[in-house]
Amino acid sequence: MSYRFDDLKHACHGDWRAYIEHDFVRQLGAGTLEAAAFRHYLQQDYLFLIHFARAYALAVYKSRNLAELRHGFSGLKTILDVELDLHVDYCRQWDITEDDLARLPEARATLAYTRYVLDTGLRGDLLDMHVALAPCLIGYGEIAGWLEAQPFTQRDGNPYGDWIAMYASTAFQQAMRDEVAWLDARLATVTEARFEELATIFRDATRLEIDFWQMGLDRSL
Ligand SMILES: Cc1ncc(CN)c(N)n1
Repeated sequence: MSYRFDDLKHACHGDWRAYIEHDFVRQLGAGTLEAAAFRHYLQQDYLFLIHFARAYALAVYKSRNLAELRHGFSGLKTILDVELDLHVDYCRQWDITEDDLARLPEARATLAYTRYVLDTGLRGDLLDMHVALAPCLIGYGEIAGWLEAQPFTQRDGNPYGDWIAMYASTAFQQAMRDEVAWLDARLATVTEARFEELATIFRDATRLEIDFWQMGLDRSL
């Protein structure tokens, strides 16, 4: 049997849908999410992105050839130059300064998710690492596409419209497609036992994404 990225999603279908269609996402699309919940999420997401940039740097370190180095480096550049730059600008629009961001306490959901991914990368190989990172990059790209297709999504005057647009952007969608193609090529040669290990990592990372949305809704630390 030859596996593809889609097989990881099918292996945890219920969790994947719960992540993509979470109430936080629906309320973002409808423009009805409470501003305080979004601010809380936005602040924690800054901490999340810092650790995710570290995780991509680890993927660069774990590379064994030039193609893998380039792939890891382009993921790191997407986080630093596309997402974190936009994120800091976006925080400013919400009156959150870089000083505020530097002093934030880290929520348990942020700690759990980011350290899980870093630990998976440290003890595993490059494929384990990329599978742990996949719900982040591929999930948000898919969420932006899903929201764009929903009738409840408010297109005009949505306070979260810029956020959706960032993940629907050509740069982000291209990064998502590149990651899917990279995973498709690697998964094509794994054994059934190895696929099961990878599906466990993917499911755990997806469950931690669900907790991250819930942390935003609950405004929990
Ligand atoms: C929690 C989380 N997951 C994913 C992404 C998209 N890189 C994000 N910004 N934040």
